[in-house]
Amino acid sequence: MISVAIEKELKVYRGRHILKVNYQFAPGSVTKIYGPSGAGKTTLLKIIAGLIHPEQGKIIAGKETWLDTTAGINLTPQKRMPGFVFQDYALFPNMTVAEHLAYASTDRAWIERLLQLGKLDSLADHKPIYLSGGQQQRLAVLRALAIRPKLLLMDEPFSALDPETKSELINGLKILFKEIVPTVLIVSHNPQELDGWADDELYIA
Ligand SMILES: Nc1ncnc2c1ncn2[C@@H]1O[C@H](COP(=O)(O)OP(=O)(O)OP(=O)(O)O)[C@@H](O)[C@H]1O
Repeated sequence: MISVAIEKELKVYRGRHILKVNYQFAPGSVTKIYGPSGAGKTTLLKIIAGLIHPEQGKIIAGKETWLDTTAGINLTPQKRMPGFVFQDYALFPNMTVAEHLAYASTDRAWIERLLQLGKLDSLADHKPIYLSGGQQQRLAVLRALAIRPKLLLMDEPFSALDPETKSELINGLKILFKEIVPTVLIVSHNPQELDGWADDELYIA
């Protein structure tokens, strides 16, 4: 169970907006997170990962307290270690596809499976600049999976994919998730793409 109770003042143009979330994510569940642009969906994922610090809050993952502003507890992102798919991918320009995955895992068979899942096996020696937008996005997803994360935070992970590629990737992810059983949070502007997959949904206003 990942239990999140946070408050964060967002820096919005001409005003104040408080992001307030009180939610529990069941172990192994897939939750879609949706809501209007600027509501704070990306900020929420970054707060859970430990990349943004909220003014107030508590985050408990299983038996471990990741954040407790009252008790002064704030685990680093490295200690929380979620898989994170950034909205802008955040790939390393000087690393090839294979190097991105080798950086995260030494399990060659696992890396091979991921490359096949993302249809990037024939592009393993390419750097991001030689990949299409959709290929870059798939690499960002594969890199997040390489560590076999117990918590997977994905920010618009399918936005650059055509419908067929998207549905193939989602089918592959469903199989992989049965093995690694991560708790998954997916921010999506197209919530229908998660119909029949997401167990739960969280609206951020
Ligand atoms: N570290 C931060 N501290 C305070 N405010 C922030 C911080 N990072 C971003 N913001 C502000 O929070 C607001 C919400 O941004 P965020 O990217 O979380 O929204 P979003 O719901 O993901 O939007 P979109 O759907 O357009 O991607 C923005 O106005 C942004 O300027």
